[in-house]
Amino acid sequence: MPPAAVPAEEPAAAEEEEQQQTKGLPALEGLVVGSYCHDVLLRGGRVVGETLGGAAAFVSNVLDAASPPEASFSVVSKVGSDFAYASAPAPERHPPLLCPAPTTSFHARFSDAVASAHAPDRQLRRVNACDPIYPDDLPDRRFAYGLAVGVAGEVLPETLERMIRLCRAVLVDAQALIRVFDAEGGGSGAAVRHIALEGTPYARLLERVAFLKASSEEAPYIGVEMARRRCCVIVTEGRDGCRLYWDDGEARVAPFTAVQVDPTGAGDSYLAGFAAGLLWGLSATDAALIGNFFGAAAVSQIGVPTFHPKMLQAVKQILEEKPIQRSSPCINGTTFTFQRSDKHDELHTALQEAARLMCEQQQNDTATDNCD
Ligand SMILES: Nc1ncnc2c1ncn2[C@@H]1O[C@H](COP(=O)(O)OP(=O)(O)OP(=O)(O)O)[C@@H](O)[C@H]1O
Ligand SMILES: O[C@H]1[C@H](O)[C@@H](O)[C@H](O)[C@@H](O)[C@H]1O
Repeated sequence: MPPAAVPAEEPAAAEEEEQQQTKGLPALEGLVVGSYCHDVLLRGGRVVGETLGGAAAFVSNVLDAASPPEASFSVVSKVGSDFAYASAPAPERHPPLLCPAPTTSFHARFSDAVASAHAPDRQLRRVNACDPIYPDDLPDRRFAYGLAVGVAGEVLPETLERMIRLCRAVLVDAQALIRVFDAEGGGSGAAVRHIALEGTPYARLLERVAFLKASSEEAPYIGVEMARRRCCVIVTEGRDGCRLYWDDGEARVAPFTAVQVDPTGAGDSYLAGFAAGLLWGLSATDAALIGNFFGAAAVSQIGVPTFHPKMLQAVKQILEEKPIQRSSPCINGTTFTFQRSDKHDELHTALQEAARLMCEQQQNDTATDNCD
């Protein structure tokens, strides 16, 4: 596998020049590209929730909560004048660009059947689509890492290519690349389908991507065996945790217990938790534990989750502890360590305790709601 995020097709001189330019960077600044959206949740034809959504919202929420203190990030996102959540914490801290088109919105129809970890638990329809994010919308400076996290095709191939040029390591959510939207049908929006990654203009960029994350539903469309030869592939498996595949190895990473109330945003929160783990200096397999932790946190609440300060304090304390980790140069260098560390199980056990605090918070919140 080529060193992550080194543009394989760039001439050496240009690469050197880019590395020179990155020297003056704030050490760990990230670039998040993908839009905020409106989510409407329906069950049995009834609206059961209307919330802020979009990967930008879920990702910012986790990066703000779990990144090391020296890390920062910018968000490039687009919404219309109808955007209903401008004063929610994520958009307020990381404001979107305003467009003439309406805010992207999705209707998610949940079935009452018990979903397996690998089968779709909801049918998504895109009701409105905001403008794509163009290469010129990105800031003209270098970043330590980038997250390409589109929900409705807004991360164009040329935008991803520019991200790769600007960022030392790019992490991509497959949903940004393989979603297509069938013709609008009578006001109910366009059905979301997947297409094979290999047939898209994104495929040629894979070698210059560090990590590609797909859900188990999306995995067949990216072709894990093909993709792992080009970059590290992560397949998330809902309540079963996740698997990592790199060119000559793979690992399964155990999940955390959660009481699922809304699966929306689990994948986004996972990817941001994973990135935060890398920022703390963990190997990819250890960082996947942080991904699983925040994926579990996301499903425990409707919409963008609020993290209990006690739970966050516990997670930060765990990540600050010296004996775990820090063998890899991670996002600050040009290569990644993939293997689990000898502290992996210890890290899982410690996080399990923090996950327990999360469940307790959920139970308390339910009790309070019931008293209202
Ligand atoms: N019910 C659950 N219990 C515990 N952890 C979960 C659960 N569901 C999801 N997770 C965590 O979140 C991660 C991402 O979930 P999932 O594989 O469902 O992603 P996804 O389908 O992309 O999610 P979405 O499209 O809803 O954002 C999983 O790898 C797991 O770590
Ligand atoms: O797959 C989902 C879906 O598109 C939701 O509408 C959105 O809120 C999430 O960010 C995304 O991950």
